[in-house]
This record gives sequence, structure tokens and C-alpha cells, in this order.
Amino acid sequence: MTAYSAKRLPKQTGTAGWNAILPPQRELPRLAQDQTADVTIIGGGFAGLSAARRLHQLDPGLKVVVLEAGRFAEGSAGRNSGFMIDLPHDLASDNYASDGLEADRATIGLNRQAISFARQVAEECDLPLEVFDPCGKINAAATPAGDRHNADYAAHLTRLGEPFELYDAHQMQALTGSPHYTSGLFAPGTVMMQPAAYVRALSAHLEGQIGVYENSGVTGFRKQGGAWEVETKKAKVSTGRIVLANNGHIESFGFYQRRLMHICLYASLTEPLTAEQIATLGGQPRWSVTPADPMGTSVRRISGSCGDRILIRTCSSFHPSMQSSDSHLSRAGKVHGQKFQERFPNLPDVRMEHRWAGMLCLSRNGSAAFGEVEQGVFAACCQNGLGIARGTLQGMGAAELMVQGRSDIADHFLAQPIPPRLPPEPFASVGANTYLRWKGWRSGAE
Ligand SMILES: Cc1cc2nc3c(=O)[nH]c(=O)nc-3n(C[C@H](O)[C@H](O)[C@H](O)COP(=O)(O)OP(=O)(O)OC[C@H]3O[C@@H](n4cnc5c(N)ncnc54)[C@H](O)[C@@H]3O)c2cc1C
Repeated sequence: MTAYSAKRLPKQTGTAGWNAILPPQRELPRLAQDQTADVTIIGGGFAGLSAARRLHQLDPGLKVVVLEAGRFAEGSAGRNSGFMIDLPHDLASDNYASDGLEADRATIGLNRQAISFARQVAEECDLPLEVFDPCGKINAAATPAGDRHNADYAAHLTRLGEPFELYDAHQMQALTGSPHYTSGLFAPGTVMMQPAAYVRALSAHLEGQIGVYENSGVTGFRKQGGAWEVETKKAKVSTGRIVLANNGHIESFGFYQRRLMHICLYASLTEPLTAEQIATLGGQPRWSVTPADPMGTSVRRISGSCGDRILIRTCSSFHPSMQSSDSHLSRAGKVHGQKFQERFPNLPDVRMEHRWAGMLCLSRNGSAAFGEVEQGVFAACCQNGLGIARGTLQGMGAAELMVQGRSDIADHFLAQPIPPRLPPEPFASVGANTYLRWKGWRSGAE
């Protein structure tokens, strides 16, 4: 008999700040009674919820069940910085060869399909701009190396025919209130999300169409005759097909073993700024910057019903156990405090209200863990950092692969080579953590 058991279920470190600042969340049911389904989706982040929505769009007659281990919006989907980005981090057109440009154009086109899909969700759920804002983002530089990076990136965007604007230090200060930045590159295609509010809204919206269960971690699944039996602690689902949309935790079931890198990122969110602090800070009420050096610090200022706050996102660590610790979080928190002070020296008394860690999943070659991994079992995992757009896209692609047999999105992921193996332990952990610390140090003021 074919059977897969989960070696572990997700455990989170720190409070998921985006979720904590929202009003109390209505609890969705946990799976308490045995059920049957056509498709069972394991994991309720961007990939799982998008797969569910796309399946329902393609065939409303399908009986679909989503099983999420924790509460919706408490996992990484509600712990990220909220940048739904259309442009790749590293443009492939370095060599100015036309196949590099074509590859970049294809990736950008697909990311924009994911953004359109999410925009429809925002429209149907009537999400306000503070939750889903197609306002673009700025790649901010704070050193000559960062300025050079932005200039190179601008040259690539020109070749691609993509719009952008360059800001000088004065414009950056007028926008952010911070004297820290030396230049910025504004690209208009990114959507800024309140990620927990989006995930809550999408899961609640789906509740009327399919079975949506939280606090229902899947402990295993086994082949029973022609169907799969998916087990949680309390009840089972007998299902024709399964989508594994549990990102790095796909490895917990034994797939892609030692091929996925489990990286933890850390973020802190301030308490609401007082009217006096807002006046001292100046700048615009909402803006979002990613660092010119990807290992630097992302910063967001938000305003609206959850108050005026600033998010600081930096530091990373490698955890094959898929779990960080309070001591790692506390160390990252100290760095967040320093990064805040460097950027906002005129706000010495602002306290961080929430700090958290969150896992994401990378492969060494940037490939996804996608496709039919066992008869009737489909993977939509390993988002390689840009998980809001890529997770949404993989969820859409897995649904299309199941129902239509193929699609542009599914073909894109199926064409990628399998993620290569990692070096054995302890070399992988020592090597990766040393590399991450070195890259973090090298990013300096960025
Ligand atoms: C601090 C931080 C900042 C980030 N910033 C950004 C950003 O600005 N932009 C961006 O694009 N990406 C960002 N990311 C990455 C992004 O959050 C992830 O790539 C994205 O959440 C991946 O989506 P997913 O649906 O594939 O996986 P997840 O969001 O991790 O969802 C998988 C779900 O599966 C559930 N699960 C796991 N095992 C089981 C099981 N056995 N049974 C049931 N459920 C299970 C988990 O609880 C989880 O909710 C950031 C991540 C962090 C931590």
C-alpha cells in the first residue's frame, strides 16, 4: 500500500503581526467528520487558496476541500512583507542576449497573470486600498554600490521596454521622511498587500464555494483502492486527487528530500505612530521599499484602519527543521531596531509592537517543486522568495494541469529542471548560514 506520513507539522515563531493588527478573526471550521472530495488541497497559503479558486472557476461541479494546519493568515502567507512583484529579482538579460530578454518577458507576463487573478479576488471581496494597492514599489539604495545596482537594473528595464522612474536622495526623503536613501528606482507593476487581510478574505470567500478547514493539519495520506485517504487528527477525506500546496513542508511527506532550502526571514512592525511622530517623520502616509541589495532591509510605511506603522524586514537563517527559534528571533529583533534607528533617527522612541519569523522555500537552481509527483498527487511548492506572485501562479497552474491537462502556467513550471540536491549535513547548514550572514553583512547600509 502506498502511504505518506508527515514527519512534522508547521510550528510558528513570534506573532504574525499583520494578522494581529486586524480585528479578531472569525474561526473557520476544523475537519471534524469524514468526507469525500474530488480534490483535497493540503495547505492554505497563496498556492493552496489560489488552486482552490482556480479549480472552482474551471469546474464549479468539483468538490474541493482545503485543509490548513494552522489558522489562515497565521502561516507565511500572513507573515510576509506584502510585495506582490511582477518583475523578477534578478533579470536574466545580463548578457543582453535576446533569449535572456524573452525569458524575462515570459516570467513578467506570468507574474502579471497572478496579479490579475489576485486583483479579481480584491474586486470580488471589495478589498480597500490598504489591503490591495496597485501602487508599485521602489528599489531603494543607500550606498554607491546600491546606486550602481539601480542604474544597471534601469538599463535592463529599458531594454525590456518596462516603465520606471529614478528618484534622487531628495525625492526619496520627500517620500519616506528618511534621510537614509541615496536613490530609488520606482517600478509601477507591484501590488502592495496587507497579506493577512487578503488571505483571510480569500479563505472566507471560498468558504461559500468549497470546503475550507483550518486547524486541520494533514498527518498523512494513503492509497485506498482507487482513491486517496487524507488523514487529519480528527477525520479523513477520501479524495480522487491531492494538491500539495504546503511549500517547504512537502518535504515532510518525503517528496524532494534534501533538495529544498528552508530559509527563515524575520520582520518587526512598530506600534501605531502618534500624531506628533507622524509630523516629525514627514513623507507620504504609504510607501514600500525593497533594498537594492536583495540581502538588505525592506521597509514599508502603512496607514489606515490599523494605524500608521512601519515594517522592517531583514535577517535570514537556514533551518532544515523548518522551524526557527525565539533566540534567532530575538537576535533579528535587535538588528531590526538598529535598522530602524539608521533610517529614522528622528523617531528614537518608537517601539516594535510585533516581531515574527516565517519560513520560505528556495531551490539551488530557482526551480519550483511542481507537477504530478505520484499518481493523482500534484505539487505546487517552492516559490523561491517571490511567493505571493509565484505561489498564486503555482496554485493556478496546478489546477489547470489537473483539469485541462496543460496550460501556459503549468508548462512553464513543468519545463524547469528538478531542484538539485543539497550538500550533506552539517555542510549544508554551516555553509548556508555562513553565506547568509556574510551576504547580510556585505549588504551593509542597504
Ligand atoms: C518575513 C517574510 C517576508 C516575505 N516577504 C515576501 C514578499 O514581500 N513578497 C513575496 O512574494 N514573498 C514574500 N515572502 C515569501 C512568501 O511569504 C512565501 O513564499 C509564500 O507564503 C509562499 O506561499 P505558499 O502558499 O506556497 O506557502 P505558505 O504561505 O507557506 O502556505 C503553506 C501552508 O501550508 C500549511 N501546511 C504545511 N504543512 C501542512 C500540513 N501537513 N497540513 C495542512 N497544512 C499544512 C502551512 O501552515 C501554510 O499555511 C516572505 C516571507 C517571509 C517569512
